[in-house]
Amino acid sequence: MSETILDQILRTKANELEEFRRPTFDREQPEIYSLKKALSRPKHRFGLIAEIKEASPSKGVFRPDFNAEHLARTYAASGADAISVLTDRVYFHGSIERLRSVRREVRLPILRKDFIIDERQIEEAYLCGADAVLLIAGAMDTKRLHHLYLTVKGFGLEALVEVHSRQEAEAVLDRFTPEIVGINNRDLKTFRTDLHVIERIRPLIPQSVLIVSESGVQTPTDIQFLQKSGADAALIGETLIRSDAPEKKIEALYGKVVIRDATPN
Ligand SMILES: O=P(O)(O)OC[C@@H](O)[C@@H](O)c1c[nH]c2ccccc12
Repeated sequence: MSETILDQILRTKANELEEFRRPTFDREQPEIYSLKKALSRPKHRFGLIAEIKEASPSKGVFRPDFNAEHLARTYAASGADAISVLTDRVYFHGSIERLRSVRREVRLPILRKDFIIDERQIEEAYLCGADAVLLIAGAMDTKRLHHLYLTVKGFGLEALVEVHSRQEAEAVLDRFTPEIVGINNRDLKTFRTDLHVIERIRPLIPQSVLIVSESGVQTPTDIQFLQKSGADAALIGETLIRSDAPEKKIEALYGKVVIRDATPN
């Protein structure tokens, strides 16, 4: 069988790790913002993880005037519950330094989005100020996945465990129950996106687990569909990044921020 893009990315990642250098600084921000808490009490009627992604292997560079820090501030001001920062350099034009600088801009949970295959990447995420780390079930066996999951927890961080198929979800749940599961609508082997994968996978996952639907979310109808299908949040990148006014796009997708605990007087 020919090599898929995921295989290729994982091979590049393993090579990069040969030259890994552990950060020499400590975590600047002692506080860890809980993604789980943020998503169980979303600012809108539905959760939003807004993504900072400069390019992707299937779409190339999204815009010439990309500015991660500006985007982070806009997302925070628009009621995003958390921010996802793509840190892979080769395929997504990101960096761990970018995550560190986004950390200085916002007081929201930050998810390190990368192809995590090694404990050292988890420590690096911690030191650079991440609150949560993406773990992709399709990138390794479940024994290794569970080990990395425990490593993430050991640093006091949370994990978003990503699955794309029923088989992956079953294999993960056979071994452990993650607190947050990401259902990726995009097949990392073919890049095809189908929002409906949630209908097949949701019934397998316990109700207590938070569900994030990832990739290809574009319209208010998509959001309604995902909410109806049992997701708690959407992780949205391209639709927001390509927009010239992400704050308006978020309002169009999510409506107004829900004000809670407003004491009438
Ligand atoms: O830009 P989109 O289609 O809204 O997708 C965001 C996010 O889900 C996607 O970037 C993603 C989901 N899982 C990943 C794993 C690795 C890299 C990237 C991803």
